[in-house]
Amino acid sequence: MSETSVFQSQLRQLKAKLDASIQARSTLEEDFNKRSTLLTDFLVKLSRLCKGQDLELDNRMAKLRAMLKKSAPLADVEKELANVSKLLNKQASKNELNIRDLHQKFHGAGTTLQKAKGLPPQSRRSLRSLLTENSDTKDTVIQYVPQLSELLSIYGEVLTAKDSIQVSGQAHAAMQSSAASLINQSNGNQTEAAKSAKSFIERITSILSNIKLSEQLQQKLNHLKDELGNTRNIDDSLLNNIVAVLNLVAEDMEQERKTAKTFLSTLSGALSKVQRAVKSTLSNSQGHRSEQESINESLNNQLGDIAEMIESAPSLTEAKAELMTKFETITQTIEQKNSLELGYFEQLEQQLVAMRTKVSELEKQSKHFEQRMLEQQRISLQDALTKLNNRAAFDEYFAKQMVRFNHQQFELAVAVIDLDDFKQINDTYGHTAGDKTLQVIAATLTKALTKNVFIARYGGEEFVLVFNELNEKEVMAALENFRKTIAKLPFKFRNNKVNITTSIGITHIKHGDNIHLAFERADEALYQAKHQGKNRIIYAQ
Ligand SMILES: Nc1nc2c(ncn2[C@@H]2O[C@H](COP(=O)(O)OP(=O)(O)OP(=O)(O)O)[C@@H](O)[C@H]2O)c(=O)[nH]1
Repeated sequence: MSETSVFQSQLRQLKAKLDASIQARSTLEEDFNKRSTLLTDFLVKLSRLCKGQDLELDNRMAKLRAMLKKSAPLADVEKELANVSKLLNKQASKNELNIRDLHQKFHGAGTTLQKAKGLPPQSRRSLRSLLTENSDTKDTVIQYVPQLSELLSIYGEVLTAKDSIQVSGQAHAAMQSSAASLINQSNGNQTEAAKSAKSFIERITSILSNIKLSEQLQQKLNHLKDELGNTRNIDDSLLNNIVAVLNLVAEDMEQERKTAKTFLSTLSGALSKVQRAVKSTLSNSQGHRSEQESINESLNNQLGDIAEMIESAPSLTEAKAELMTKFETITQTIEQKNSLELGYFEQLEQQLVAMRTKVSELEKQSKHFEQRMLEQQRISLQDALTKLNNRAAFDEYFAKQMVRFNHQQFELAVAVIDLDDFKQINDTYGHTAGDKTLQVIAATLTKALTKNVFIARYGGEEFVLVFNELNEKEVMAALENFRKTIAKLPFKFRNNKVNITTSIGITHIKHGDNIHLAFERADEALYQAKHQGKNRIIYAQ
């Protein structure tokens, strides 16, 4: 083999080494891309989870999703991540402000009440500690504010009622001297007081039926409900019971706060960390790329020089000496390049491992919050007492069916069910017996009506049903079966057998109907059922 062909073969080997180096680098990049899909998947999930918080946030998230889908350059993704993180932060502070505002309103109502005259000392103390303990509670108070405010206002009314009963009792005692009239008057006062006590207790228990606390606190709440059911007078124990309820709700809020913290700020913080990781990977790889490019360029130049030199060398001996030095330089450059690749690979590995840990942490967090949000959503559409769908769920479902009906007509019917003389059950056997009755009715509804029906508690002792794809004969047969089952159920309160019946109004939706008209027609049919003697079903054409 001539010396020239030896050099040329060495040159080919050098070129092959260079190609292998370049190939190794592109494998590295592929690996990086593969791993970064982990981040992509997570961000897609995250953006779906945060949907609905804020219009700009939604838009940015959609943009981020689109960018990730079409594998936009990491630098652009990083910029968008920074924007989303900023918006999440902003949204978190906005939520906090709203909640704080509601919380202040609740606090305001409580403080006013605290100043009311005639507040029993024990209640005043409990109220004070309730307000102090919860002065910085701001996470889930929003959920309970309507019930708390109503309870506070009932508290105020009970207080006034208690005052006026005492004042009129004292005034009459001063004016009347005969013992008989004193007794009469005092009996009259007692009847009045018992009547208003009953109405307060009814209002409070129906609020309590709509509060759902954690399991342990719910038991305490049920206990208080029973105690309230046995209360007959407007006195300190009634006031103390209301404060005890407020305390339970407050305790539940505190427990919630501990577990939930602020979802958005947590996510935003975590997202910023991911963003920083992406950013540093990016700047490292950019720095590395320019170093690599300059090495590649110098290698190419050196190889070009050799080719030129071989062609123009005056003698082989001279060329050989020069080639030896050049090969040495080239070998050093390639080694430098390889060690650079290795360093970069290790660094990238470390960053990817860190990023993977962060992303899986985030995934865990977002899964947890997703479950919480689903649970909240389920609770917000469920009636706490009967576990049936609540009125909000009915409104949503019926509206959807009406849209479907208007698009393409089908057999769609709405029914309203009302318990007969339910007040008597409450009045005779207490609110707890009433609550149990409602639960039994709900369970019977679910058992007796299974085909193409949506069942909800509309409120109080009223239930609503929406039937799909069932004609008049079919719905009447289903309802008749339910009505008879209830009428035959052996209810027993305080050892007394009690029969409970239901009145039902039903109608099919007609062309040109709207939600309001259809519901009114079913309600009017229910009214007729009551009017004609109860325990019957009226179908409105
Ligand atoms: N136990 C209990 N009672 C409730 C609840 N919601 C409403 N009520 C009571 O339901 C009763 C409804 O009474 P009315 O509207 O007079 O009706 P009714 O006695 O059934 O009479 P008719 O409808 O004419 O048959 C009231 O006593 C309410 O306090 C609840 O969640 N639990």
